[in-house]
Amino acid sequence: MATDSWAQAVDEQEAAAESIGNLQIKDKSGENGVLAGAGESSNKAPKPVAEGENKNAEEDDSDDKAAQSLLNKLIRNNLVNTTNQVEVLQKDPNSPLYSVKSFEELHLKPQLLQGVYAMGFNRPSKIQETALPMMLAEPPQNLIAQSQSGTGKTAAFVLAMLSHVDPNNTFPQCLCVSPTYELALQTGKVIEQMGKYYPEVKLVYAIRGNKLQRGMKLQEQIVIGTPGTMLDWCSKFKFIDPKKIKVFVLDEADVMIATQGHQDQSIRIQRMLPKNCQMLLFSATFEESVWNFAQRIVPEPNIIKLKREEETLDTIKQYYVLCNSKEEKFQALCNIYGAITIAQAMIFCHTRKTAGWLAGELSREGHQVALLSGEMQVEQRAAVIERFRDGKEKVLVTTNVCARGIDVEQVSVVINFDLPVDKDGNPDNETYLHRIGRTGRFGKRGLAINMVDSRMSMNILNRIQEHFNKKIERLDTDDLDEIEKIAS
Ligand SMILES: Nc1ncnc2c1ncn2[C@@H]1O[C@H](COP(=O)(O)OP(=O)(O)OP(=O)(O)O)[C@@H](O)[C@H]1O
Repeated sequence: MATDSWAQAVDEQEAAAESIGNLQIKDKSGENGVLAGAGESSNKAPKPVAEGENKNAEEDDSDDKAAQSLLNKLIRNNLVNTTNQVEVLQKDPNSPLYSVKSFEELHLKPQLLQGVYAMGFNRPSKIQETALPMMLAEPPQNLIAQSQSGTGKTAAFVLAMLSHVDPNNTFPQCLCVSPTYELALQTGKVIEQMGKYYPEVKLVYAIRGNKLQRGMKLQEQIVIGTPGTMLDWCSKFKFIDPKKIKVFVLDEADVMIATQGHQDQSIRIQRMLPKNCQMLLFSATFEESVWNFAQRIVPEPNIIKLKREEETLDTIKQYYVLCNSKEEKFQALCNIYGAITIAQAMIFCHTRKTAGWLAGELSREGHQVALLSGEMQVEQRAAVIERFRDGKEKVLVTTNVCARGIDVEQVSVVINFDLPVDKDGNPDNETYLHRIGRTGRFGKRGLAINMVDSRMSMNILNRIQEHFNKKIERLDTDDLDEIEKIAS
């Protein structure tokens, strides 16, 4: 067997070289002052410039979180189903708890109900069932809500904002802060879609590249942006009168607090808002620091929590293939592709170099390949993910670092070209489960193929088997009949 060159701690090298620190698009021209209306195409949104000039390691980490969150949003094309029940803690435990099973029960404005149905939503998601009646109640209720990405939080608060604005008043009434421009833009797109039949409601992006004339007053009812610019627009430039704000949304609180300064800026915005302004905070995770921050932003909150759906290997067929080199691994991959029809696959490599090489070889074989690599800017990664999600490419080759935290539920075949190891070379069981596993009983059946090319990787595979107590069967990729069987 070949010696393990791949099992070096290349992850570290890649993480260090990550250019993801340049998360925000650096366009210093600043000339772009286009305002995007709710009914207009989002490509009219202004290009941002970096919010902080001197990025340090800590901020890189937060950018990484923001990038993960963005890529997850982009790769997903539907709701994450969950079997868990929501946990609710009401501000007033004696008041009745309403939950709805249909959007009709919410008595939405007809234009909004039309928008919701046009988005293909038939019924509220688990978190929306409880969160929506609370957010739409009169008088307005404050809310802290935590649930994993993809469970319908954004759609919920967008509906709340659109329901609360008065389109006859041409001044900002809802503020929504997001950790980065890209994330703000995603929320903006949801506002545009849901508000499609409500064109009187307008939206503007408070992000650094959007330069407005001094002294002007915004007419858009909804302002969405990053905390620094939002604060400037409320205080320094006075484009927004904070006293007229009815709804304040803080999205992705866990990502937000990872960036220095964002907490502070958000709190300063919150302090300028009237007492009766509805405060809403959303987060995918809820560690102590997020909770402390949430309590400072949201007084007298109702709290909704939805436990993350556990991932399982139960619905997954797992195999391993024995090889001697990366060339043999590639050949094995070609044999698999020759024998079974694979709609979409994600292939994980340990290093950027291997990923690049493999992507090249696969495309020479005629495959439509997408490559997600560490040196790409977040916007390039986003474009790759979107093309893959839309089926323009059938194979996505990526490295650990690049795809860390990305949910790949809809991909039916996952190939570990290199097994996941931590920086000490031990099996990374968590990453293995996250790459391969599926959630709950909704989880589709999946196929996972692990490439083993050394004694060390065999050892890692064995330890992964032991850890999950699930047998990984050997697959002989020279035997076409055998490969065909795995697809049945
Ligand atoms: N009630 C619903 N019915 C069907 N699909 C829905 C519903 N609510 C939201 N979705 C869709 O599910 C996906 C995830 O929703 P949403 O973005 O609101 O979740 P989220 O919890 O905010 O996750 P993230 O923070 O990653 O965006 C989106 O594609 C959205 O259009």
